[in-house]
Amino acid sequence: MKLKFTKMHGAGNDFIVVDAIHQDVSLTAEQWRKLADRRFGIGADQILVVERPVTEGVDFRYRIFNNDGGEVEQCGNGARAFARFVSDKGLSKESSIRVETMKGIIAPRLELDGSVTVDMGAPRLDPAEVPFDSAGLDGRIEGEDTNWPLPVDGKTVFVSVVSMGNPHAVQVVDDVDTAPVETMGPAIETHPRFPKKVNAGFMQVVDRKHVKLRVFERGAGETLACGTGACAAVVAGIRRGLLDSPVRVSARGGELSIAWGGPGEPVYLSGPAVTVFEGEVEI
Ligand SMILES: N[C@@H](CCC[C@H](N)C(=O)O)C(=O)O
Repeated sequence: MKLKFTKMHGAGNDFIVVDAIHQDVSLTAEQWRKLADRRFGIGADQILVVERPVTEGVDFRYRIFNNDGGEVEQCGNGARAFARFVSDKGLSKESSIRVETMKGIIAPRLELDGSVTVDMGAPRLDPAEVPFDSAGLDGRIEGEDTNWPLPVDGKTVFVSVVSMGNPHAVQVVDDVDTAPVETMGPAIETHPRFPKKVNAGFMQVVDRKHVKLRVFERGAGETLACGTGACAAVVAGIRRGLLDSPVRVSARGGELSIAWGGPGEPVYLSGPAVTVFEGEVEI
């Protein structure tokens, strides 16, 4: 069987995007993993699947698979690519759409300058909702946030925990370029306090309107940018009293902008969504 796909990226976080409305796409986790493999497949951080909606009043259903083959709840950079894809393919004529994910509805909007802004919904800040097991831990209060101590690689790091539909642990570092992302990232990702694993963010505050960010993503390793990671980092930075909305987020693959009005309010993620090439692959 042949599968039509489009290769896209958002600030260097790369995707295989598949239309499952006009072709049969029922693949196993192992088949997704092979497609995303950079040597034996097409290569991507995530695979994004465009489906008909299940819920009334929504335009599409958006499914996300990490490059390890596992299905996950949310992907922010992918949401921008998703909106560009459905517009370019003529699946939607609207500049704003409503899209259902495993964890709620998001609303991407195509901007006139070619970028995409996504209403990602409100962050969830209760550790149990991340999920994070805080039982018996003595958190350090910083502003409105609790920084949780995590023993990692023989030392204690303090993380903010935030759910953007998917789980994030964000720590503030002095210099993101020398931060131990490759070594500490996997240890945080699989830390037993996070029963569904976690995306590990390393944020350097440049000033109150600008951060540098690297994210070791759950199920994908370090990526050149992580949209939900940027949302979580800015939410954590605002709650810690370090940042003011809107905040520019410099990732290794490009620039994102995040705006947040405070607890209960949605987070807005803006940035690029680029098509690289189209293809057909035998599966
Ligand atoms: N790259 C994404 C996040 C993709 C999912 C993540 N790895 C997870 O497992 O939660 C983004 O741009 O948000």
